[in-house]
Amino acid sequence: MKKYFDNKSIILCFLLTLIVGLATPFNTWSYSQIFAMVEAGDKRRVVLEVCLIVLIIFLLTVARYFYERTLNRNIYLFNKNVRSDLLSSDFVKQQGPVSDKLSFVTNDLELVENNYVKEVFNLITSIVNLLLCLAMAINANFILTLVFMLFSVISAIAPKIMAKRVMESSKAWSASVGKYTGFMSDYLKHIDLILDYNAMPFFLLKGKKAITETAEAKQKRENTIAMSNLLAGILAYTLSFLPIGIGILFVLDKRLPLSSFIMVQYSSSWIVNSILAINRSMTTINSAKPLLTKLTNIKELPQSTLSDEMTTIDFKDLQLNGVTFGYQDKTIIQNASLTVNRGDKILLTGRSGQGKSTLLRLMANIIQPNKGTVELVEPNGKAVSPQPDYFGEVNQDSNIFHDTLRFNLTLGRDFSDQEIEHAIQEAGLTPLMQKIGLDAVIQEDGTNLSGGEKKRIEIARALLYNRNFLLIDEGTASLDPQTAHEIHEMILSSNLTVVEIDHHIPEDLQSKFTHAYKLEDKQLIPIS
Ligand SMILES: Nc1ncnc2c1ncn2[C@@H]1O[C@H](COP(=O)(O)OP(=O)(O)OP(=O)(O)O)[C@@H](O)[C@H]1O
Repeated sequence: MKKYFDNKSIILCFLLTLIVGLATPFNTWSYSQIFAMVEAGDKRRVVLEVCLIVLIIFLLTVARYFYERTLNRNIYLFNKNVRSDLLSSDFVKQQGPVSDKLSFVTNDLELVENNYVKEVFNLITSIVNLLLCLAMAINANFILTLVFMLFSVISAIAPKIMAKRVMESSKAWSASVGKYTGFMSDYLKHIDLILDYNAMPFFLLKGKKAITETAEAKQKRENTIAMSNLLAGILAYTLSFLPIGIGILFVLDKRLPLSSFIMVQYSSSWIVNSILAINRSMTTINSAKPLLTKLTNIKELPQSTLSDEMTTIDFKDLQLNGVTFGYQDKTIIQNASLTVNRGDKILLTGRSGQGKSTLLRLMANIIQPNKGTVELVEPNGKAVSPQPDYFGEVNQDSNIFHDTLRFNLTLGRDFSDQEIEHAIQEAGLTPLMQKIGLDAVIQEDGTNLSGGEKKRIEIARALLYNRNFLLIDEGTASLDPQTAHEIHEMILSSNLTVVEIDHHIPEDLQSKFTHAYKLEDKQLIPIS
């Protein structure tokens, strides 16, 4: 956590928290001074003391302003640093739904901000309040402090005892509501069947039972709340006058001045409030601990991933030699061998779930075979492991960014307009460029583009990045036959190397592929 803040701001915030923590004890003291001044009857003292109190309250108010500003700066540093770090951390590559990750960077980080960062400072303020109010009260009168504390504690814990019963009755009520809505859902959905079977009387019985139980549970819950309020009322309000009475007797017996009595009475409620606040802060801070652990376990991505070096490959062929692969214990592909020569157009077919996408992932070295090898052979005959960034990808779901057409092609890298226009022309995207221009903003997920335009953007991007080896996983499956045909014509007549999974290739196009394979029963079978 420390790395998200700067030491100076944290120390300053800590010191200001201590000062802000003085405000409540000071208020308590100044309130008791009202009575002390009246008792003393000294006008000069009144003037001096009131001026002093005004000045200190002013300074404390200003200190609170600076405290809030410093806290805001710390929150700013936390938000800026944690979110920037997450961008280049392994968090972005973690498995799991995007919605969970978005929830982490929005709701969860907000929780860390509120339930940890801010709460730590609240905790410090409460501790300062507690210690000073306790010291002042004990200094005024130890025994009376004990008496007040006793009554304050009783009035504070009474609602807690009842809270458990209120919670239980609420649970019982929501369980009965669940039963009732379950019944109603069945009843409404299947009313015709119930009538057809003349089963209405049984359902009425069942329904009335569920209704009565729900109504009773609700009544019980309301009664428990009323009882809790009664108890809290008796203890907090009715009994609260007992220690005041004892205090007044102390004053009348001249065992302590009126101002000291006021000091004890006023401080006591703050002592109890502070104890409760500390308790609350600790619970809140602990509730944020799992998120903190998650945050501290997130690691920076390796430097090689963060590099902006552009990979270009030159290769003779890609070879799969006796590749076997399985997820957990289940073998998906067995002893598959395949050579993809530079410029080849390979078609891969097979029923759903046979492992076609898995085979593409193996080719790109995103996953590794359990047996066998996947090698990319360079023109000089040297065999290397292929890397995912050697390939251009076109999948069923397009990767389109909510940014300009230019950004969607360059991804922020510097390419000349000439290079961009060349890629656009090759990918058959010229009509779109002429229609909207390079700097028109594409809407989220490309909702203002046709499916074909999105595919062509992906192909143009691959061409611009010189990814001359395309892996296409049902890239045109969602397009109308005419558009899919046009895109295939373009790809198949290019000098790109292509491995494509597709089920809907028309016969006239099939002959344009160099080779076709079928994945069936774990075997990769050539189709003649
Ligand atoms: N990450 C994974 N973990 C475990 N099993 C997986 C994983 N990915 C895929 N599978 C399983 O591997 C098998 C092959 O999946 P794959 O996606 O490669 O098939 P496919 O032939 O491309 O199917 P489709 O044509 O439906 O896209 C399926 O049974 C699938 O459930």
